[in-house]
Amino acid sequence: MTPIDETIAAIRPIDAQAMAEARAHQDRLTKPRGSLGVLEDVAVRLAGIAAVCPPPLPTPAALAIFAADHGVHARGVSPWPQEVTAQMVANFTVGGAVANAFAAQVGATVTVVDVGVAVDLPPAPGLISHKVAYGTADLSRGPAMTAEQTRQALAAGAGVARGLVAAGHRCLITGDMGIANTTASAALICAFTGRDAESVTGRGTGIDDATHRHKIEVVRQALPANGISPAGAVPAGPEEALRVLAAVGGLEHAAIAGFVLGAAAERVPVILDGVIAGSAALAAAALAPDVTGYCVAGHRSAEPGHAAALAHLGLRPLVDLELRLGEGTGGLLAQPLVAAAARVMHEVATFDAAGVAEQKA
Ligand SMILES: Cc1cc2ncn([C@H]3O[C@H](COP(=O)(O)O)[C@@H](O)[C@H]3O)c2cc1C
Ligand SMILES: O=C(O)c1cccnc1
Repeated sequence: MTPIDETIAAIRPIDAQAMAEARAHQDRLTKPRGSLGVLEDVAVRLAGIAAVCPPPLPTPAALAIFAADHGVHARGVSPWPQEVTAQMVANFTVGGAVANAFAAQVGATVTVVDVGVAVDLPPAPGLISHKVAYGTADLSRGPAMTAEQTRQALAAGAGVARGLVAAGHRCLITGDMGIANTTASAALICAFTGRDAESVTGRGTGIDDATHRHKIEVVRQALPANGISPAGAVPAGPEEALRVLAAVGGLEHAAIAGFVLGAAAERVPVILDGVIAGSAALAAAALAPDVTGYCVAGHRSAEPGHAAALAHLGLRPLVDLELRLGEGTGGLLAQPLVAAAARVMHEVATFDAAGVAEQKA
């Protein structure tokens, strides 16, 4: 078995017994039933993830930012030069990015992983090299990656997840950096949800109307160029999922999919960031359907494809602040909410223990 197959084989469904216990415990706590809304569902799911009630607190938390470049950048789909990917990697390693500020705010560590930046990067603190290639090929003209590259990136992501858990982290957060990666994300979302290019392709870092129309066209071309039916047909089975991921994904998408699979294999929650993570999670779920139980949607980004991806996965985002940055920023902001949901299960008194009268029938 290849490393990624081993990770997939280790994934079990989240635990129904622990979730039933968690639901019953919620109802005994000194609050009206259901009054914590979605946070009660989060707490129940955390119990299912860890297969124990109450669930462990999701701390310490670790953000992993997967960085890579994209051949489709040459099609003029992003207003930013490709060099910004490598420059932002350097920025992450010296603590200068928004993700660093948010990570400091919530007490998360930051690991940066080069899975496919187009240039060689000098060693830096917190930077791991798992470089699979110097960027991808242009997904609008043929496969972005080979099957082998895709497997290597998946394995790199899974390895990072499993390493962070081995180092004691109890919550993983996805991050990305890759100029033009919202184009690959839109193509993945089209392929995995059957939605059309127009409805899922957004403005990424900020493009004008003409560039947006062009970007939609590029995404539309990507499917037939790779033998993927234009709309409505969703890939069936892991082999086809791998082929689609290789065809229209990016190296960071594959690594994030592997990271999500690795978290699930370790029974640790993984908080998804924005549209890049959402599209990668579609691939992960197509490879191993049980993985969605381990995913918490940190936020909903302003990219239209993100809502489509989350709806397909059946995940409800915790935060909606019109963020459109990536890097893990939206996932980081959600981490204290996930931690608060778990803490309730440990620290809030039951009606019996506190001597508080219960609701009359
Ligand atoms: C300075 C800067 C910092 C970023 N941090 C995340 N992204 C985000 O924007 C990029 C995707 O948008 P598009 O597809 O339009 O290129 C990705 O690198 C993503 O991580 C950034 C982009 C820029 C320019
Ligand atoms: O949804 C995201 O995470 C996002 C949106 C725009 C640009 N980069 C990332």
